[in-house]
Amino acid sequence: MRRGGGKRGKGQGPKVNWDKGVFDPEDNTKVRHTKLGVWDLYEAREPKLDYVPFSFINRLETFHEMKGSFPYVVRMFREIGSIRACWWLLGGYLLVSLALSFLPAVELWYSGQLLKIVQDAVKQRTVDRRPVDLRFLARLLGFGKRQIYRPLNERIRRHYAVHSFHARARLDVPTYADAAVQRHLDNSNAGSRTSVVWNSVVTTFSLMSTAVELVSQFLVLMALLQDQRDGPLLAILSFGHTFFRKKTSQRQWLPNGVWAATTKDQEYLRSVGMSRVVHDNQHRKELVAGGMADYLHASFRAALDRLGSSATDFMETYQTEHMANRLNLTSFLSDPLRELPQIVFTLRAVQHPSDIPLSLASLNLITQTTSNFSRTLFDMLDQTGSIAENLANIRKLYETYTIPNVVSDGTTPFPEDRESLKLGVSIEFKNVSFRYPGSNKDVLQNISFKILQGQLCVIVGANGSGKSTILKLIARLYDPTEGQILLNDQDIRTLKLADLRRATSVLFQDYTHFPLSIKDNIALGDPENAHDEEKIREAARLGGATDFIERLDEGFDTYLDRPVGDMYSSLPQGTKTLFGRSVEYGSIRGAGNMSSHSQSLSGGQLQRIALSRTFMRDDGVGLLCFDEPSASLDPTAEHDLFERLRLLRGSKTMIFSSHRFGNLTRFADRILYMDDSVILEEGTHDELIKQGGGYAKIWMLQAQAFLP
Ligand SMILES: Nc1ncnc2c1ncn2[C@@H]1O[C@H](COP(=O)(O)OP(=O)(O)OP(=O)(O)O)[C@@H](O)[C@H]1O
Repeated sequence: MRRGGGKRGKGQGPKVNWDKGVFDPEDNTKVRHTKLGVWDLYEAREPKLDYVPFSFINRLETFHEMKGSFPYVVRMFREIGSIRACWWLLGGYLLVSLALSFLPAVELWYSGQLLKIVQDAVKQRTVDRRPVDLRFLARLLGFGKRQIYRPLNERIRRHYAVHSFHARARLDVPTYADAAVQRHLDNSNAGSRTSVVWNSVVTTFSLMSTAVELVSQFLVLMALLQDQRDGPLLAILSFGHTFFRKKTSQRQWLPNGVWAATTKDQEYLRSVGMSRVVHDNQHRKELVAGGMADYLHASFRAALDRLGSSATDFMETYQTEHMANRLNLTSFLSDPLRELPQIVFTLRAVQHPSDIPLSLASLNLITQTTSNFSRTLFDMLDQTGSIAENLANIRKLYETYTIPNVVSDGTTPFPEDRESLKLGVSIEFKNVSFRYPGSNKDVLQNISFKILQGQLCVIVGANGSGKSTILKLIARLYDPTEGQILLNDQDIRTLKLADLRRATSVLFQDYTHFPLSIKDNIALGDPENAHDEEKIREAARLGGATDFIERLDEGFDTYLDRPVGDMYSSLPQGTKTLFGRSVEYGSIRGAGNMSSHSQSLSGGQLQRIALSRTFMRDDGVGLLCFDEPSASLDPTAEHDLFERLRLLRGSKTMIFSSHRFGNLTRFADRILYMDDSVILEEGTHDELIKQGGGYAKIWMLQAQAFLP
């Protein structure tokens, strides 16, 4: 849970407050532990402020946070102003909001006038004024506000969607994998229909309107109370009731302050895990093929029975517990307080019986307007919480633009002479050790080797020995914990990352397919030439993918995994509608050319697409790294692939990681035989066989399978 966040702040731009919310759950003096159902809640204590009421600290904290976010809000409004036509829309939206916020005070004033009419009518028995109806004006303003809302929201959302996309796309592997960065990104990202920025604009304006509403109502209320006997007393009593009601009905969604919650309840974890297995499409094959449904169903039911009512997520558990503890003094006081103004009124009526009609009207007006006023006041106080949160999200949004990447960029162009790439790239590992972030075990220990320009190197070894990790370090997804990697005799850390990535092409063992068309999947192998159809087709040919792609209905435009699913009504297939028509989706699907199945390819076909992506970047690449490139290929495809690759020898440096000995290792200039994080043997095939060590043993083991 504790993160070494302080080290990160080297990048430019505002420093991200990584340490906020971090505390040590084991430290009892600073942490309060509460058991809530299956959850353990840990809250940070604030020892120096124990004597201050908690809600007050909270408000102070809220205002402090708002102050810190203010520069970002200014930046936000400036940026919105730079979007086409947004200043006008924003100004219009503000004006309409403010005009609307004056209405309650105007209405209140008219109510006062009405009361005066009643008073005059009682005294003089004549009515000479008529109240004005403001509802039409309110509707008109509301309509205007809605008209501005849409174009303004759309423009802001589009603008910030592009910025957030870039902020995410530029992050490197260790930074993106960091849970704190993930949380930061999530907080700065609202749903697709609205944006954090829009929410903040709306809440800022609504806070301004509420303030205007409050001040104007307050002034009118003061003016009215002056004229009424017992007005201030009745107003205070009625305000008191609203205050208590508000206090008792307040809902707390989450704990205040700095907190963290975890569950170690095995039964609960298992039940959530089982739920995932059933919900997530990726487990469906195993679930069906393994006949797991009945077992999972029975286990899930048994787990829920054993867990009882405590098997809920944290939010629900917290709220249930919180509501159960709410039966306190204030809730008992609330009801008598409501009756208090009436009691006072009755006593006064007994004292001054001649004034009854007037006091009745006063009572009504005063209690109603006071409760209106107090509601607005409490709304505003509530809003400060939500606006602080919104403004904090704006800050997080802008901070995502400057989250420093763990792998820092170099400044030296690579290679200095682009022609030299035609002979490949030399690579040297000098005493390299490496451990993954957050891990405490070295997965590479003091590794040293050198591969010359244009050589073919194969790294072999058991599972988990560190082969893929070597390729990841060459691609600079991570930096070594110790030691140095040299490319063409230059420290890899000093090279410009963009140049390095342009000069290398890597196919990872756990390659993925993007939820894009096959064409885009291949094209992304060389973003600079992604529009070049000829190149894409040539890459597909080199990857051995052309034949099966052309047999697909939509060819290169086929989506392997459509990122946007078709939508259907909720009426179940095979049932009948209210009017007796049977629900059948076949014809609708046919009309819209919607398929009921997603396109599925074999493992080998998918690997060929991934290989094609690697071949996309042909010119200008001096280093090819392949992690188990033929694991899913049939023997002919594997043979063809290696034939093609062998032809590249001398013009590109190639590094393979493989379990399979034979096809490649026999032709390799250099074989690195690894076991348990270290290189045990190094040489050509013949040399290693002669040596009779681990490599030779495994070679014999594999060869025996083919001997009679
Ligand atoms: N992202 C990661 N975080 C932490 N540990 C990791 C990570 N990736 C790999 N490891 C660990 O590093 C060690 C080496 O993994 P690596 O993938 O380099 O092995 P490999 O030799 O390529 O294995 P295989 O033959 O199974 O592909 C393993 O013990 C693995 O558990």
